[in-house]
Amino acid sequence: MPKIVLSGCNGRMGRAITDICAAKSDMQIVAGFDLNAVSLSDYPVFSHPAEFTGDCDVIIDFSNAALTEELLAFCLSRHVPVVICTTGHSPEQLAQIQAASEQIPVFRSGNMSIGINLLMDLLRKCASVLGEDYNVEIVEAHHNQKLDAPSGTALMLADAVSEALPYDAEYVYDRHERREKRPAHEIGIHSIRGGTIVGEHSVMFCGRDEVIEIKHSALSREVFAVGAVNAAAFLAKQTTPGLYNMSHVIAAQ
Ligand SMILES: NC(=O)C1=CN([C@@H]2O[C@H](COP(=O)(O)OP(=O)(O)OC[C@H]3O[C@@H](n4cnc5c(N)ncnc54)[C@H](OP(=O)(O)O)[C@@H]3O)[C@@H](O)[C@H]2O)C=CC1
Ligand SMILES: O=C(O)C1=N[C@H](C(=O)O)C[C@H](O)C1
Repeated sequence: MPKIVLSGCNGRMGRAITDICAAKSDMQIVAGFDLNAVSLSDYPVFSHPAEFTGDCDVIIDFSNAALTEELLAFCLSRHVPVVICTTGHSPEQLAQIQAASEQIPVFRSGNMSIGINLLMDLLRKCASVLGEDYNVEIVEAHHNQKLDAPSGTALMLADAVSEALPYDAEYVYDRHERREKRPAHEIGIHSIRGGTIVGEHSVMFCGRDEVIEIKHSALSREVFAVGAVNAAAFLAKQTTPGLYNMSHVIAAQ
């Protein structure tokens, strides 16, 4: 049974994962990391990874990008695989994740649902067929407590489209000061924040006289929590360092 350490354990996703693991007999959370080191469940909570000296097989991280460097240092020193679900990383933090994956198994995905990962294949297909003739715009909507924008998922979707386009796309997040026609080679990415929206992503391919819109709605956080627990079970078994994502987990199922 994999022993999990849950980073960001007292947050919205941390609590969703704690509930899922409590109902499973083949997963055990042995400790949590959180800014506020209060134990809300039956495992101890530490405010810094280095304070944890017990055994663990895998870490699941749903905290904040500010913890990434410290978390990776812990994972590297203990040689523990890590499932990074946190979003909002800087280019430097992404480089640290890449460097860590050369020494230990690291999983990273901005969205742990099967649906979004299936949708990425559809987007690659659309982009390769529609090419230059269709403008790509991405709209994401989330709850009013979300700290980062655009969402990690929106960036992941833009990357999937971009990989399949016949040109180098520029990501544009704000056009409010623009006084010019839309250049062809850009992907517009737009963020809505309000209420308790769990996560909505829509990708529009806008052509002459038609629009193709591919949309995903997450209806509860459980969909991300189940994906993260499956990814942790997968990663705990990996012995080869590397950067893994949902496509590897889906292929292994
Ligand atoms: N990949 C995916 O499928 C998904 C990714 N996410 C991402 O996961 C992250 C967490 O989301 P969510 O649970 O909604 O957020 P929350 O703010 O509810 O939870 C984050 C938790 O981590 C704690 N925390 C913040 N900074 C640190 C730190 N430096 N060290 C340790 N703990 C810290 C927070 O404490 P405090 O409240 O005191 O700040 C909080 O308890 C976000 O980046 C979000 O975008 C979310 C859903 C799905
Ligand atoms: O913060 C959230 O809530 C979510 N974050 C992820 C993201 O940034 O894409 C995934 C999901 O949409 C929920």
